[in-house]
Amino acid sequence: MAPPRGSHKKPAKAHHDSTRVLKRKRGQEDLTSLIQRVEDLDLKSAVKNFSDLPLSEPTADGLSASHFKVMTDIQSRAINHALKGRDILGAAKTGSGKTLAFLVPILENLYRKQWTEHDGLGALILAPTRELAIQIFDVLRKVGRYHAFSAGLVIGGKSLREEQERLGRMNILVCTPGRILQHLDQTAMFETNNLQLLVMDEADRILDMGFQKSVDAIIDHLPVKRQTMLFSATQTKKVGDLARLSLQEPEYVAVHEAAASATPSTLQQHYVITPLPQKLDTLWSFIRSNLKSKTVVFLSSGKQVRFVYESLRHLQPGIPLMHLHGRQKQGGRLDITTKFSQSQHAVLFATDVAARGLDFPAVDWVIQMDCPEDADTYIHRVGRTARYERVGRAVLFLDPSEEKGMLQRLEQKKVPIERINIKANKQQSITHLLQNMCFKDPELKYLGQKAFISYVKSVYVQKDKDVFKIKELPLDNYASSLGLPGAPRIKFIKGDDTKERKNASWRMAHLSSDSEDSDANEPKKDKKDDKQVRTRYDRMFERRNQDVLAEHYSKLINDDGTMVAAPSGNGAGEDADEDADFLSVKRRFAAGDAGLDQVDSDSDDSEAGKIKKVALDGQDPLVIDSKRREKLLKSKKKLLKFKGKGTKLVYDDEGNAHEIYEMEDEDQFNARGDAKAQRERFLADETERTRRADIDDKELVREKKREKKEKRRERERALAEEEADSEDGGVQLPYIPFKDPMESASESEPEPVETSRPSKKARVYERDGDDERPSKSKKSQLPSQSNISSLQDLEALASGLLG
Ligand SMILES: Nc1ncnc2c1ncn2[C@@H]1O[C@H](COP(=O)(O)OP(=O)(O)OP(=O)(O)O)[C@@H](O)[C@H]1O
Repeated sequence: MAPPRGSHKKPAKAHHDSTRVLKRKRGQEDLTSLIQRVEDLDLKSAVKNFSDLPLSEPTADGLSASHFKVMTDIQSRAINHALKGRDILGAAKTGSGKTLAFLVPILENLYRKQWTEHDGLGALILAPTRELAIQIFDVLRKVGRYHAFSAGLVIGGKSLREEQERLGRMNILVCTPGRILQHLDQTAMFETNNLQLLVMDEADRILDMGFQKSVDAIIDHLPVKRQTMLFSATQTKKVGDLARLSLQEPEYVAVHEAAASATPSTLQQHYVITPLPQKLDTLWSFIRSNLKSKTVVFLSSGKQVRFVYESLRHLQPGIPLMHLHGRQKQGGRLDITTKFSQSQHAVLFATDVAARGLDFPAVDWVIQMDCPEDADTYIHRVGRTARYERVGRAVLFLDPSEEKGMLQRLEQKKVPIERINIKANKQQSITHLLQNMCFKDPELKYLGQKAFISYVKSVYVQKDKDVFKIKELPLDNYASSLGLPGAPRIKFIKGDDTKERKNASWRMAHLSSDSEDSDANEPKKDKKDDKQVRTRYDRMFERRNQDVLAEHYSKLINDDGTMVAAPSGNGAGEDADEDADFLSVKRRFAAGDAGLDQVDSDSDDSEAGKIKKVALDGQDPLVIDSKRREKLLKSKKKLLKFKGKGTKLVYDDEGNAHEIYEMEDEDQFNARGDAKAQRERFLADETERTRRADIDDKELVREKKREKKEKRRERERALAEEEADSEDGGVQLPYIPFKDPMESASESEPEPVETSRPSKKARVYERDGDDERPSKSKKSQLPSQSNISSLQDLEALASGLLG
C-alpha cells in the first residue's frame, strides 16, 4: 500500500533543502578559494593557457566552448594584472587578441564580487564605432554565456526610450561615447555610482580631440574609485590623458614594444607610386586581377566611398562590391559587415569607420587608395588583415608628392614597407568609361563631383603638410579621371578641423535619437519641403553647391528648365551636408532669380494640368504632380501631416482661450523693476525650483527602485521555496540567476520614465551554433553575430542576458 502523500513530501523536502544548503556551501567554498587563488597569483611567473589562470567556472567554460585555450601575449601579460584589480594600459599589435584581455577580467572581477542585477552597472566598455561595439558585445556574449550577468549594447540606431527601459537593469554595457553620454544625461534610472570597471578599446582614438568633450563628460558621471583599462595597437601614454582618467599607478603592458615592427610579422606591406589621376585606374586594374581575393579598400571620405563603389559597380568587375561609411543607415551597416565577414571573395570600400578593431575573417588585401592621415591610422587600417597568426598583404597608393613625407612617418613608427611597381600591361584605363557614364547619368556625375570636392577638402585640412601638399596635386586631371567634365571650383576656408567637424556632424546625428535611422547621406529636409514631391533630379539640382560645378553643368540647367525644382527659390539652403561650413560657393543665381523656376509657379506644366495644387486649411497648397501624390489625397491619415499642427490654447477660469505663451504688457513688466535684475531673479528661482524638483524626482525613482527590488526579492524567495518543493529543485549558486531583463520589464510595474513595452519580436532568439551546453529556455537564446540581419536582431542583442 502506498504511504499517505504527506508522509512522502516531508523527507523529500528535507532532502532537497539539505542538497541546496550543501550546494550553496560548496559554492561559497569555491568562491573563497578563487579569491585566494587570485591573491596568490604570481605576476612574475609566465602563464600560457587560460586554464593556468584563477578563473571561475562560467568563464573557463565560456572560453573553452568558444575554443580559446592558449593565450596570446597581451592576454597572458595583461589578464593577471587586471584580475588583481590593477589599472591597465595595454598596447599590442592589431589582431593580437586585446578584446579578451579586457573581457575576461571584467567577467571575473564582477563574478568575484557576486554582482547581481540589483547592483546595477558594474562595467562600461567604450568603443569608437558602432561596428566595433557590436563586435565586442558579440565576443562578450560568447565567452560570458555561462554567467548570469545582464549585458547591453548602447550604440544608438533606435529610440532612446527603448534603450532607457533596459539600461537600469544592465550589469555590463558596451557603448559608443556619444550615445552613452546621452543616457547619462537623460536617463533617470541609469545610475553609475556603483561602477567597478571602465574599459576604453582603441583608447587613443577615444581620447583624441574628436571625442574629447564627450569622454570628459562621461568621466564626470563615473565614480573616481574604479578599475580603468585602456587598450589599443597605438596606445596613448600622454600624461594629460591618463590624468583625465584618474588612472591609479597603471600597469603598462606593451608586449610588442621591443619588436622590430609595429605591424604583424605575417603582414607583407608595399606601396605603389600612382599619380592622383591614375589612382582609380590602378584600383580597377588591381580588382580585376584579384577576383579570387577578399579586399578592404580605404578611402578618405564617405563621398569618395560612394562614388568609387557606384562607378565600379556599374562597370561590373566580376566580384561582389560592398561599401561602408559612417553615414549609412544602421541596419545597412550591419548587413554589410555581416555580409563581408561571410564572403569568401569580395571588395569592401570603406572609410576609417572600418579602420579600427574590426575583425573581418580572412581578409587577403588591404588597399589604401587615399593616403592615411598619419602612421597610426595606417597601422590600424592594415591591421584588418594578417590577424591572429594569419598572413595578409597591404598596398598603399601614394601620389609622388606624398611619397617622401609618408615614408618618413612610417619609418618613425617602425612600419616596414617596400615599393612595388604596377605592371604596365596589367594597367587598364577606365577614364573614358567613367566619362561616358557620368555624361549619361547625372546622379553619378553628381556623386563624382561631391567625391572630388571631399577629396580635395580632406587633403587641404590635413595637418601634416610634409605629406599632404595640395598645390602639387594635378586636380584638373584628377577630375577628368573621375569622369567629370571639369574640376568643380572650391573656395577654402582656413582653420577647419576635420576631426572636430566629423564628430560634430556625428554628434548631431546621434543627438536626435530617432533621427539616426534617417539616411544621413540625404540632405535633411525641413518640414516645409515635405510638401513637395522631389524626384532624384530635383534633389540633385537643389544641392547648394550645384554651380561650383563645371560650366557645362550650369548650361544644362539653362537648357532644360523643367529639371530645375528649387523649393527655396534659390536652389540653396536645404542641403545641410558636411560641406556647408567648409565650402563657400559662388552662386550664379541670386535668390528669386528668374533663372530658377519654382515647381508651384504658374508654369506651363501647371496650366496644362500636369501639376495640381490642393489647398489645405490655410496652409500652403500641396502640389500634386505625381501619381504617388495623388494617392496621398485618398489617405486622410497621410494628409494630416500636411495640415500643420494648429495652435495650442489654454482656457482660463472664465472659459476664455489664450495662447500658452502670451507677451506681457511692457509697462507692467517695467513696473516690477530693472529687466536685468528680474532676469536674474527669474533664473535663480527657476534654478532652485529645478533643483528641488530634481531631488524629488530622484527620491521618487529611488523609492520605486527599492519597491521593485523588494518585490523581486519576494518573488525570488517564493520561487526558491517552490523549487525546493519541486522534484529537481535547487538554485545554482554562488551566482544568483535572474530573469531576462526584457521579461522582467513586462512583469514588473511600469517605471516612471518608461511607457513603451518591449517589442515581442525582440523576444525571438536563436541559439548560438557553437554552444556546447544543452539548450536552456528559449527566452535566454540570442542571435549570433552571423545571424544579425535586422534591427530586431540587434535589439535582441542589445537587451541580451548572458547565459
Ligand atoms: N587566445 C586566443 N586564441 C585563439 N584566437 C584568439 C585568441 N585571442 C584572440 N583570438 C582571435 O584573434 C582575432 C583578433 O582578436 P581581437 O579582435 O581581440 O584583436 P585586437 O588585438 O583587438 O585587434 P585590433 O587592434 O585590430 O582591435 C579574433 O578573431 C579572435 O577571435
